[in-house]
Amino acid sequence: MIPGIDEYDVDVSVEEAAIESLLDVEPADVSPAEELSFARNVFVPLTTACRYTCTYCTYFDPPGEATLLSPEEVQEILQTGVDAGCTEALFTFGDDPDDRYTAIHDQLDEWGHDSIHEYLREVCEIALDEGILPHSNPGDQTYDQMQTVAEVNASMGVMLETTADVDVHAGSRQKTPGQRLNTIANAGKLSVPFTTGILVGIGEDWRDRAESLLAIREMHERYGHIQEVIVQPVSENERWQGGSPDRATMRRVVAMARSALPEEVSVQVPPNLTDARGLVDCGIDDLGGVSPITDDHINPDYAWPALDELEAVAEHAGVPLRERLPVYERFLPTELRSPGFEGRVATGDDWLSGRIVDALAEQSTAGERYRAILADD
Ligand SMILES: O=c1nc2n(C[C@H](O)[C@H](O)[C@H](O)CO)c3cc(O)ccc3cc-2c(=O)[nH]1
Ligand SMILES: C[C@H]1O[C@@H](n2cnc3c(N)ncnc32)[C@H](O)[C@@H]1O
Ligand code: MET
Ligand code: SF4
Repeated sequence: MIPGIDEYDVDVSVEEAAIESLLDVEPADVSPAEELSFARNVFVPLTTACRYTCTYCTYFDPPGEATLLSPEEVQEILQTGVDAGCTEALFTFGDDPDDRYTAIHDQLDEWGHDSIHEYLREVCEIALDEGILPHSNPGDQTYDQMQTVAEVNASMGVMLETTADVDVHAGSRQKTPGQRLNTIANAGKLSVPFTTGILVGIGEDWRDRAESLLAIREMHERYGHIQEVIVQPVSENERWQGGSPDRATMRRVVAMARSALPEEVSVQVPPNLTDARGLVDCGIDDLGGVSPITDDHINPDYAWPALDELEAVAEHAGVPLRERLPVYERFLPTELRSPGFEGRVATGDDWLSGRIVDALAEQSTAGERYRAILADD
Protein backbone atom coordinates (compact mmCIF):
# COMPACT_ATOMS: atom_id res chain seq x y z
CA MET A 1 0.00 0.00 0.00
CA ILE A 2 1.17 3.56 -0.72
CA PRO A 3 2.55 5.01 2.56
CA GLY A 4 0.12 7.26 4.41
CA ILE A 5 -2.75 6.70 2.00
CA ASP A 6 -4.96 4.95 4.55
CA GLU A 7 -5.22 8.24 6.50
CA TYR A 8 -7.11 9.83 3.61
CA ASP A 9 -10.16 9.09 1.57
CA VAL A 10 -8.16 8.61 -1.65
CA ASP A 11 -8.39 5.38 -3.51
CA VAL A 12 -5.31 4.70 -5.65
CA SER A 13 -4.96 1.20 -6.95
CA VAL A 14 -2.04 0.97 -9.34
CA GLU A 15 -1.99 -2.44 -10.95
CA GLU A 16 1.13 -4.54 -10.81
CA ALA A 17 0.80 -5.44 -14.50
CA ALA A 18 0.75 -1.75 -15.48
CA ILE A 19 3.94 -1.17 -13.46
CA GLU A 20 5.58 -4.17 -15.11
CA SER A 21 4.80 -2.97 -18.62
CA LEU A 22 6.03 0.58 -17.89
CA LEU A 23 9.33 -0.87 -16.70
CA ASP A 24 10.00 -2.07 -20.25
CA VAL A 25 9.69 1.38 -21.83
CA GLU A 26 12.80 2.81 -23.52
CA PRO A 27 13.34 6.25 -25.11
CA ALA A 28 13.09 4.67 -28.57
CA ASP A 29 9.48 3.67 -27.82
CA VAL A 30 8.07 7.22 -27.66
CA SER A 31 7.48 9.80 -30.39
CA PRO A 32 8.91 13.27 -29.87
CA ALA A 33 6.52 16.23 -29.46
CA GLU A 34 5.75 18.59 -32.32
CA GLU A 35 6.48 21.73 -30.32
CA LEU A 36 7.99 22.90 -27.05
CA SER A 37 6.24 25.34 -24.75
CA PHE A 38 7.28 27.49 -21.81
CA ALA A 39 5.79 30.21 -19.61
CA ARG A 40 7.38 33.45 -18.44
CA ASN A 41 7.15 33.65 -14.68
CA VAL A 42 8.18 35.69 -11.72
CA PHE A 43 9.00 33.71 -8.59
CA VAL A 44 7.55 34.93 -5.31
CA PRO A 45 8.94 33.01 -2.30
CA LEU A 46 6.18 34.07 0.08
CA THR A 47 7.84 32.50 3.11
CA THR A 48 10.88 30.31 3.74
CA ALA A 49 9.29 28.79 6.86
CA CYS A 50 8.22 25.16 6.46
CA ARG A 51 6.88 22.50 8.79
CA TYR A 52 9.05 19.88 7.04
CA THR A 53 12.78 19.43 6.61
CA CYS A 54 13.22 17.41 3.42
CA THR A 55 16.93 16.63 3.37
CA TYR A 56 17.43 17.65 -0.30
CA CYS A 57 15.88 21.07 0.20
CA THR A 58 17.87 24.27 0.52
CA TYR A 59 14.75 26.45 0.43
CA PHE A 60 13.53 26.28 4.02
CA ASP A 61 15.07 28.41 6.78
CA PRO A 62 15.20 27.31 10.42
CA PRO A 63 12.95 28.99 12.99
CA GLY A 64 14.16 32.50 13.78
CA GLU A 65 15.62 33.01 10.31
CA ALA A 66 12.57 32.35 8.18
CA THR A 67 11.03 35.35 6.47
CA LEU A 68 7.58 36.32 5.25
CA LEU A 69 7.25 38.79 2.38
CA SER A 70 4.96 41.74 3.10
CA PRO A 71 2.19 42.73 0.64
CA GLU A 72 4.35 45.70 -0.42
CA GLU A 73 7.36 43.46 -1.10
CA VAL A 74 5.16 41.04 -3.05
CA GLN A 75 3.73 43.87 -5.09
CA GLU A 76 7.20 45.15 -5.93
CA ILE A 77 8.33 41.71 -7.18
CA LEU A 78 5.14 41.31 -9.20
CA GLN A 79 5.62 44.70 -10.79
CA THR A 80 9.10 43.76 -12.01
CA GLY A 81 7.52 40.62 -13.47
CA VAL A 82 4.80 42.53 -15.27
CA ASP A 83 7.40 44.98 -16.63
CA ALA A 84 9.43 42.03 -17.97
CA GLY A 85 6.39 40.60 -19.80
CA CYS A 86 5.75 37.69 -17.38
CA THR A 87 2.28 36.15 -17.29
CA GLU A 88 2.73 33.89 -14.25
CA ALA A 89 3.23 34.76 -10.59
CA LEU A 90 4.68 31.59 -9.04
CA PHE A 91 3.88 31.57 -5.33
CA THR A 92 5.91 28.76 -3.82
CA PHE A 93 6.57 28.37 -0.12
CA GLY A 94 7.02 26.03 2.82
CA ASP A 95 4.20 23.68 3.83
CA ASP A 96 1.88 25.03 6.56
CA PRO A 97 4.49 27.55 7.79
CA ASP A 98 2.14 29.12 10.31
CA ASP A 99 1.54 25.75 11.92
CA ARG A 100 5.14 25.33 13.10
CA TYR A 101 6.32 28.92 13.54
CA THR A 102 4.56 31.20 15.98
CA ALA A 103 6.47 34.22 14.62
CA ILE A 104 4.91 33.64 11.19
CA HIS A 105 1.48 33.13 12.74
CA ASP A 106 1.84 36.35 14.76
CA GLN A 107 2.98 38.34 11.73
CA LEU A 108 0.00 37.08 9.72
CA ASP A 109 -2.26 37.97 12.62
CA GLU A 110 -0.84 41.52 12.68
CA TRP A 111 -1.68 41.81 8.96
CA GLY A 112 -5.23 40.67 9.72
CA HIS A 113 -5.00 37.05 8.60
CA ASP A 114 -5.82 33.80 10.41
CA SER A 115 -3.80 31.58 8.13
CA ILE A 116 -1.23 31.51 5.36
CA HIS A 117 -3.98 30.59 2.90
CA GLU A 118 -5.95 33.71 3.72
CA TYR A 119 -2.80 35.71 3.12
CA LEU A 120 -2.11 33.81 -0.09
CA ARG A 121 -5.56 34.82 -1.28
CA GLU A 122 -4.73 38.48 -0.66
CA VAL A 123 -1.45 38.34 -2.60
CA CYS A 124 -3.10 36.44 -5.48
CA GLU A 125 -5.64 39.25 -5.67
CA ILE A 126 -2.78 41.76 -5.78
CA ALA A 127 -1.28 39.74 -8.67
CA LEU A 128 -4.56 39.79 -10.60
CA ASP A 129 -4.86 43.55 -10.03
CA GLU A 130 -1.30 44.04 -11.29
CA GLY A 131 -2.07 42.02 -14.44
CA ILE A 132 -0.31 38.70 -13.79
CA LEU A 133 -1.85 35.23 -13.28
CA PRO A 134 -1.21 33.34 -10.01
CA HIS A 135 0.08 29.75 -9.98
CA SER A 136 0.51 28.69 -6.35
CA ASN A 137 2.39 25.71 -4.97
CA PRO A 138 1.97 25.80 -1.18
CA GLY A 139 2.78 22.09 -0.76
CA ASP A 140 0.16 19.86 0.87
CA GLN A 141 -3.28 21.37 1.19
CA THR A 142 -6.56 20.28 2.71
CA TYR A 143 -9.77 20.71 0.71
CA ASP A 144 -10.68 23.76 2.80
CA GLN A 145 -7.27 25.39 2.42
CA MET A 146 -7.36 24.92 -1.34
CA GLN A 147 -10.90 26.17 -1.56
CA THR A 148 -9.79 29.43 0.07
CA VAL A 149 -7.46 30.20 -2.86
CA ALA A 150 -8.78 28.17 -5.83
CA GLU A 151 -10.78 30.95 -7.47
CA VAL A 152 -7.87 33.41 -7.49
CA ASN A 153 -5.42 30.97 -9.14
CA ALA A 154 -5.14 30.24 -12.85
CA SER A 155 -3.64 26.87 -11.89
CA MET A 156 -1.97 25.32 -8.87
CA GLY A 157 0.50 22.54 -8.18
CA VAL A 158 2.28 20.19 -5.86
CA MET A 159 4.95 17.64 -6.71
CA LEU A 160 3.96 14.11 -5.75
CA GLU A 161 7.76 13.52 -5.46
CA THR A 162 7.34 9.73 -5.16
CA THR A 163 4.91 7.12 -3.89
CA ALA A 164 7.80 5.40 -2.07
CA ASP A 165 8.69 5.67 1.58
CA VAL A 166 12.13 7.31 1.24
CA ASP A 167 14.68 8.36 3.88
CA VAL A 168 14.87 11.96 2.62
CA HIS A 169 11.36 12.51 3.97
CA ALA A 170 12.11 10.83 7.29
CA GLY A 171 11.71 12.47 10.69
CA SER A 172 8.84 13.31 12.97
CA ARG A 173 7.30 15.73 10.47
CA GLN A 174 7.39 14.49 6.94
CA LYS A 175 5.78 14.59 3.57
CA THR A 176 3.82 11.41 2.94
CA PRO A 177 2.76 10.13 -0.47
CA GLY A 178 -0.78 9.70 0.89
CA GLN A 179 -1.01 13.36 1.84
CA ARG A 180 0.41 14.51 -1.52
CA LEU A 181 -2.10 12.32 -3.40
CA ASN A 182 -4.85 13.70 -1.21
CA THR A 183 -3.79 17.24 -2.24
CA ILE A 184 -3.89 16.21 -5.91
CA ALA A 185 -7.36 14.71 -5.37
CA ASN A 186 -8.54 17.91 -3.64
CA ALA A 187 -7.49 19.89 -6.70
CA GLY A 188 -9.53 17.51 -8.85
CA LYS A 189 -12.60 17.89 -6.64
CA LEU A 190 -12.26 21.68 -6.85
CA SER A 191 -11.65 21.63 -10.64
CA VAL A 192 -8.26 23.32 -10.35
CA PRO A 193 -6.00 22.84 -13.42
CA PHE A 194 -3.02 21.19 -11.78
CA THR A 195 0.73 20.68 -12.12
CA THR A 196 2.43 17.78 -10.41
CA GLY A 197 5.50 15.69 -10.92
CA ILE A 198 8.13 13.35 -9.61
CA LEU A 199 11.49 14.08 -8.05
CA VAL A 200 14.08 11.67 -9.42
CA GLY A 201 17.07 10.42 -7.42
CA ILE A 202 15.83 10.62 -3.82
CA GLY A 203 16.13 6.93 -3.04
CA GLU A 204 13.26 5.61 -5.14
CA ASP A 205 13.77 2.68 -7.51
CA TRP A 206 12.44 2.06 -11.03
CA ARG A 207 9.35 0.34 -9.77
CA ASP A 208 8.60 3.34 -7.52
CA ARG A 209 8.98 5.69 -10.48
CA ALA A 210 6.55 3.64 -12.53
CA GLU A 211 4.09 3.45 -9.63
CA SER A 212 4.31 7.24 -9.04
CA LEU A 213 3.59 8.05 -12.69
CA LEU A 214 0.68 5.59 -12.78
CA ALA A 215 -0.77 7.04 -9.57
CA ILE A 216 -0.75 10.47 -11.26
CA ARG A 217 -2.41 8.94 -14.30
CA GLU A 218 -5.12 7.49 -12.09
CA MET A 219 -5.80 10.90 -10.54
CA HIS A 220 -6.07 12.42 -14.02
CA GLU A 221 -8.41 9.66 -15.20
CA ARG A 222 -10.67 10.46 -12.28
CA TYR A 223 -10.74 14.26 -12.51
CA GLY A 224 -9.15 15.31 -15.84
CA HIS A 225 -7.29 18.15 -14.12
CA ILE A 226 -3.60 17.34 -14.60
CA GLN A 227 -2.12 19.80 -17.09
CA GLU A 228 1.52 18.78 -16.84
CA VAL A 229 3.86 16.40 -15.05
CA ILE A 230 7.33 17.66 -14.13
CA VAL A 231 10.19 15.14 -14.23
CA GLN A 232 12.63 16.88 -11.90
CA PRO A 233 16.13 15.57 -11.15
CA VAL A 234 17.13 16.17 -7.53
CA SER A 235 19.99 18.66 -7.76
CA GLU A 236 22.97 19.18 -5.49
CA ASN A 237 23.14 22.12 -3.11
CA GLU A 238 24.69 22.91 0.26
CA ARG A 239 22.27 20.56 2.02
CA TRP A 240 22.18 17.77 -0.58
CA GLN A 241 25.33 16.10 -1.83
CA GLY A 242 23.64 12.81 -2.62
CA GLY A 243 24.16 13.17 -6.36
CA SER A 244 21.78 13.78 -9.23
CA PRO A 245 20.38 11.23 -11.71
CA ASP A 246 22.54 10.70 -14.79
CA ARG A 247 21.55 11.34 -18.37
CA ALA A 248 20.53 7.75 -19.13
CA THR A 249 18.26 7.67 -16.06
CA MET A 250 16.59 10.95 -17.01
CA ARG A 251 16.08 9.75 -20.58
CA ARG A 252 14.40 6.56 -19.45
CA VAL A 253 12.22 8.15 -16.79
CA VAL A 254 11.02 10.89 -19.19
CA ALA A 255 10.12 8.18 -21.73
CA MET A 256 8.24 6.33 -18.98
CA ALA A 257 6.33 9.51 -18.09
CA ARG A 258 5.39 10.06 -21.73
CA SER A 259 4.17 6.47 -22.06
CA ALA A 260 2.29 6.46 -18.77
CA LEU A 261 0.33 9.65 -19.34
CA PRO A 262 -2.39 10.47 -21.83
CA GLU A 263 -1.43 12.70 -24.75
CA GLU A 264 -3.12 15.85 -23.40
CA VAL A 265 -0.93 15.87 -20.27
CA SER A 266 2.37 17.63 -20.92
CA VAL A 267 5.70 16.27 -19.76
CA GLN A 268 7.94 19.04 -18.46
CA VAL A 269 11.62 19.18 -17.53
CA PRO A 270 13.18 22.26 -15.96
CA PRO A 271 15.77 23.57 -18.42
CA ASN A 272 18.07 24.84 -15.65
CA LEU A 273 18.39 21.39 -14.01
CA THR A 274 18.53 19.16 -17.08
CA ASP A 275 20.08 19.03 -20.51
CA ALA A 276 16.71 19.53 -22.18
CA ARG A 277 18.24 19.05 -25.66
CA GLY A 278 18.94 15.45 -24.83
CA LEU A 279 15.37 14.83 -23.63
CA VAL A 280 13.23 16.05 -26.52
CA ASP A 281 13.37 12.70 -28.29
CA CYS A 282 12.21 11.03 -25.04
CA GLY A 283 8.90 12.89 -25.16
CA ILE A 284 9.10 16.22 -23.28
CA ASP A 285 6.90 18.97 -24.69
CA ASP A 286 7.31 21.70 -22.08
CA LEU A 287 10.13 23.60 -20.43
CA GLY A 288 8.07 24.98 -17.55
CA GLY A 289 8.04 28.39 -16.04
CA VAL A 290 11.22 30.26 -16.83
CA SER A 291 11.97 33.60 -15.28
CA PRO A 292 13.67 36.46 -17.09
CA ILE A 293 14.15 38.30 -13.79
CA THR A 294 14.01 36.20 -10.62
CA ASP A 295 16.15 33.27 -9.46
CA ASP A 296 14.82 29.75 -9.14
CA HIS A 297 14.55 30.17 -5.38
CA ILE A 298 14.30 26.41 -4.90
CA ASN A 299 17.47 25.70 -6.84
CA PRO A 300 19.31 29.03 -6.62
CA ASP A 301 22.63 27.56 -7.80
CA TYR A 302 21.11 26.81 -11.22
CA ALA A 303 20.52 29.91 -13.34
CA TRP A 304 17.59 30.09 -15.75
CA PRO A 305 18.55 29.84 -19.38
CA ALA A 306 17.88 32.94 -21.45
CA LEU A 307 15.11 32.85 -24.01
CA ASP A 308 17.59 32.34 -26.83
CA GLU A 309 18.86 29.18 -25.12
CA LEU A 310 15.29 27.82 -25.10
CA GLU A 311 15.10 28.72 -28.79
CA ALA A 312 18.32 26.74 -29.28
CA VAL A 313 16.79 23.66 -27.61
CA ALA A 314 13.78 23.88 -29.91
CA GLU A 315 15.92 24.50 -32.97
CA HIS A 316 18.14 21.55 -32.13
CA ALA A 317 14.99 19.39 -32.00
CA GLY A 318 13.58 20.97 -35.17
CA VAL A 319 10.33 22.04 -33.48
CA PRO A 320 8.84 25.48 -32.78
CA LEU A 321 9.08 27.10 -29.33
CA ARG A 322 5.79 28.52 -28.11
CA GLU A 323 5.06 30.72 -25.13
CA ARG A 324 2.05 29.62 -23.08
CA LEU A 325 0.09 30.86 -20.08
CA PRO A 326 0.32 29.19 -16.63
CA VAL A 327 -3.01 27.54 -17.40
CA TYR A 328 -3.15 25.27 -20.45
CA GLU A 329 -5.50 26.24 -23.23
CA ARG A 330 -7.93 23.33 -22.93
CA PHE A 331 -9.04 24.60 -19.50
CA LEU A 332 -10.10 27.96 -20.95
CA PRO A 333 -13.69 28.69 -21.91
CA THR A 334 -14.14 27.98 -25.62
CA GLU A 335 -14.51 31.64 -26.57
CA LEU A 336 -11.07 32.44 -25.16
CA ARG A 337 -9.23 29.66 -26.98
CA SER A 338 -7.29 30.53 -30.12
CA PRO A 339 -9.08 29.89 -33.42
CA GLY A 340 -6.52 27.24 -34.36
CA PHE A 341 -6.79 25.35 -31.09
CA GLU A 342 -7.67 21.75 -31.57
CA GLY A 343 -8.56 20.46 -28.16
CA ARG A 344 -7.56 16.84 -27.99
CA VAL A 345 -9.94 16.40 -25.08
CA ALA A 346 -13.25 18.11 -24.48
CA THR A 347 -13.04 19.75 -21.09
CA GLY A 348 -16.13 21.89 -20.76
CA ASP A 349 -16.21 25.52 -19.77
CA ASP A 350 -16.31 25.31 -16.01
CA TRP A 351 -12.67 25.08 -14.95
CA LEU A 352 -11.77 28.68 -14.31
CA SER A 353 -13.46 31.11 -11.94
CA GLY A 354 -15.11 34.30 -13.16
CA ARG A 355 -12.18 36.21 -11.65
CA ILE A 356 -9.62 34.41 -13.83
CA VAL A 357 -11.78 34.46 -16.96
CA ASP A 358 -12.28 38.21 -16.48
CA ALA A 359 -8.52 38.73 -16.18
CA LEU A 360 -8.02 36.88 -19.48
CA ALA A 361 -10.84 38.72 -21.25
CA GLU A 362 -10.11 42.17 -19.80
CA GLN A 363 -9.60 45.13 -22.11
CA SER A 364 -6.27 46.04 -20.55
CA THR A 365 -2.58 45.73 -21.34
CA ALA A 366 -2.45 42.44 -19.41
CA GLY A 367 -5.58 41.06 -21.12
CA GLU A 368 -4.13 41.94 -24.52
CA ARG A 369 -0.85 40.22 -23.65
CA TYR A 370 -2.65 37.03 -22.56
CA ARG A 371 -4.70 36.96 -25.74
CA ALA A 372 -1.65 37.65 -27.91
CA ILE A 373 0.02 34.56 -26.40
CA LEU A 374 -3.11 32.48 -27.04
CA ALA A 375 -3.39 33.77 -30.60
CA ASP A 376 0.23 32.90 -31.36
CA ASP A 377 -0.40 29.22 -32.08
O1 LIG B 1 11.14 27.61 -10.86
C1 LIG B 1 10.63 26.55 -10.54
N1 LIG B 1 9.38 26.32 -10.89
C2 LIG B 1 8.71 25.25 -10.44
N2 LIG B 1 7.39 25.10 -10.72
C3 LIG B 1 6.77 26.05 -11.63
C4 LIG B 1 6.46 25.53 -13.01
O2 LIG B 1 7.62 25.40 -13.76
C5 LIG B 1 5.44 26.46 -13.68
O3 LIG B 1 4.86 27.27 -12.70
C6 LIG B 1 4.33 25.64 -14.32
O4 LIG B 1 4.82 25.07 -15.51
C7 LIG B 1 3.08 26.47 -14.68
O5 LIG B 1 3.30 27.34 -15.74
C8 LIG B 1 6.62 24.18 -10.06
C9 LIG B 1 5.22 24.24 -10.16
C10 LIG B 1 4.47 23.35 -9.45
O6 LIG B 1 3.16 23.47 -9.49
C11 LIG B 1 5.07 22.36 -8.68
C12 LIG B 1 6.46 22.30 -8.59
C13 LIG B 1 7.24 23.22 -9.27
C14 LIG B 1 8.64 23.20 -9.14
C15 LIG B 1 9.35 24.28 -9.64
C16 LIG B 1 10.74 24.49 -9.38
O7 LIG B 1 11.41 23.69 -8.71
N3 LIG B 1 11.34 25.62 -9.83
C1 LIG C 1 8.81 22.65 -5.34
C2 LIG C 1 9.57 21.42 -5.57
O1 LIG C 1 10.96 21.65 -5.64
C3 LIG C 1 11.57 20.38 -5.59
N1 LIG C 1 12.88 20.45 -4.96
C4 LIG C 1 13.22 20.74 -3.69
N2 LIG C 1 14.56 20.61 -3.53
C5 LIG C 1 15.08 20.21 -4.71
C6 LIG C 1 16.39 19.90 -5.19
N3 LIG C 1 17.46 19.92 -4.41
N4 LIG C 1 16.52 19.54 -6.47
C7 LIG C 1 15.46 19.47 -7.29
N5 LIG C 1 14.22 19.76 -6.90
C8 LIG C 1 14.02 20.12 -5.63
C9 LIG C 1 10.60 19.45 -4.87
O2 LIG C 1 10.14 18.51 -5.81
C10 LIG C 1 9.47 20.37 -4.48
O3 LIG C 1 8.21 19.77 -4.47
N1 MET D 1 6.93 23.23 0.20
C1 MET D 1 6.30 23.03 -1.05
C2 MET D 1 6.47 21.60 -1.51
O1 MET D 1 7.38 20.93 -1.13
C3 MET D 1 6.74 23.94 -2.13
C4 MET D 1 8.15 24.43 -2.09
S1 MET D 1 9.35 23.20 -2.05
C5 MET D 1 10.81 24.08 -2.05
O2 MET D 1 5.68 21.17 -2.29
S1 SF4 E 1 10.80 20.70 -0.33
FE1 SF4 E 1 9.04 21.98 0.29
S2 SF4 E 1 8.18 20.74 1.98
FE2 SF4 E 1 10.27 20.00 1.75
S3 SF4 E 1 11.46 21.23 3.20
FE3 SF4 E 1 11.54 22.23 1.17
S4 SF4 E 1 9.95 23.79 1.32
FE4 SF4 E 1 9.54 22.28 2.90
